[in-house]
Amino acid sequence: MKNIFLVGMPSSGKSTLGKRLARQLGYRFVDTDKLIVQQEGGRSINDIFRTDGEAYFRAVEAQVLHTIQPDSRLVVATGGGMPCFHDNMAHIKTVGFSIFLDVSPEKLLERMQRHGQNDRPLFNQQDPTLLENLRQKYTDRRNFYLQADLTVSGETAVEELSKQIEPYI
Ligand SMILES: Nc1ncnc2c1ncn2[C@@H]1O[C@H](COP(=O)(O)OP(=O)(O)O)[C@@H](O)[C@H]1O
Ligand SMILES: O=C(O)C1=C[C@@H](OP(=O)(O)O)[C@@H](O)[C@H](O)C1
Ligand SMILES: [Mg+2]
Repeated sequence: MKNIFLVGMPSSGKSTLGKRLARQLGYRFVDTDKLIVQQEGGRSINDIFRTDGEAYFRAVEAQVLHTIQPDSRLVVATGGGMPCFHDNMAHIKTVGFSIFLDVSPEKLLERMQRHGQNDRPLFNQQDPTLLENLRQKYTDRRNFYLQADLTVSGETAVEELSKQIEPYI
């Protein structure tokens, strides 16, 4: 019955694994970035950052998080920064079971370069200092992520993960 929240760095696999986990458990899947885009009338994450700045984005992000009701059988893929702003991590822990997908900055870089998504305003693939940026953010954010109820490697297969969390949900 409990909601499941996936937290971790951008490209750690929250959206990808989240969808698979939801299918495996028969839960619904939501991505908080998608909820933000909806709430903002279809404006992209890039557009929100460019036009209104990060503080505005973080305010909408917290607002969207607070619309999630406990015990809704949801798998929630959060945005990479969500746990580090406002009271978000504490709130996540009151409305669901949280899982930190831990992936090294080097692996995150490899995934970002391989998949070529350009929808992350704080992590530009063209930036020659992207690895440094990822390392810095990973260091800054890790203590928030580690507040999750469970930490697993970002390589964990969905079958294994669903077995691990069964006793908690
Ligand atoms: N376990 C994995 N192994 C290899 N690549 C992965 C894995 N999980 C996700 N990816 C790839 O990494 C990219 C980012 O994944 P995504 O799920 O969007 O991450 P997040 O939502 O955490 O930012 C995607 O292109 C996805 O295919
Ligand atoms: O790390 C971050 O601060 C962000 C991560 C993004 O989500 P993903 O982790 O799904 O890329 C998105 O919320 C926004 O670009 C900010
Ligand atoms: Mg995502």
